[in-house]
Amino acid sequence: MIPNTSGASAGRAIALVGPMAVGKSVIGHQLSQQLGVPFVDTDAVIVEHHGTIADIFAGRGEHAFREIEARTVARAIEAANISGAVVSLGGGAVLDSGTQQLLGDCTVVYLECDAGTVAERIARNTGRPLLAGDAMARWETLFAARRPVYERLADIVIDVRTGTVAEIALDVEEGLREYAALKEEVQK
Ligand SMILES: Nc1ncnc2c1ncn2[C@@H]1O[C@H](COP(=O)(O)OP(=O)(O)OP(=O)(O)O)[C@@H](O)[C@H]1O
Ligand SMILES: O=C(O)C1=C[C@@H](O)[C@@H](O)[C@H](O)C1
Ligand SMILES: [Mg+2]
Repeated sequence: MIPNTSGASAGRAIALVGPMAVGKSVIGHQLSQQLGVPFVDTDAVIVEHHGTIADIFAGRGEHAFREIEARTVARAIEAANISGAVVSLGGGAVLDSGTQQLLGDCTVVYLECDAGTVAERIARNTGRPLLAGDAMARWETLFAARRPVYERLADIVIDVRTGTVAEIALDVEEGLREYAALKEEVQK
């Protein structure tokens, strides 16, 4: 592992996790640009190869989606552990036990928020089948169930309740730097 001044480590993926609409995709993209590393959004890869998420859920069901997702995430992490890429996961990807194991080899950044942060975003929800109906109630139920998993997997927790995408991406970069320095200290 070669720590560098950006806080990113060559040969270790940076994985962004957190609930739906927290900002994994937009912050991950911004962060990758700052760090000068590749960016992969696993939902986008799934859509590219299999069609929209809404269509996969409607036509093949959630179980089939989760299988596709686990395979896609595994490939993305494998490649990112060589390139040092930023990988933004789908909100529910962390539920898969194989994915949880693979995340052990990544630097996992949990983007932390509350319902207020995402309320407006999910009110104009498009294409998130698990939020069909009462989007806010669905989001809160899913978040309550998944929150302990996000917390357990996280190496770094970033509060995204306030701040622009650019500001938060800088916070993540600082978090990565601090985490890398701490790790180096422990390994001495
Ligand atoms: N800090 C922020 N300030 C303003 N808008 C934001 C912020 N973070 C995210 N957004 C907006 O919220 C919406 C959801 O963001 P994004 O798609 O990145 O979430 P996500 O965590 O990837 O969600 P999903 O799990 O559904 O993939 C987008 O329209 C994005 O531009
Ligand atoms: O939280 C979830 O389970 C999901 C989140 C999205 O990123 C997509 O992966 C899909 O809509 C499912
Ligand atoms: Mg996303």
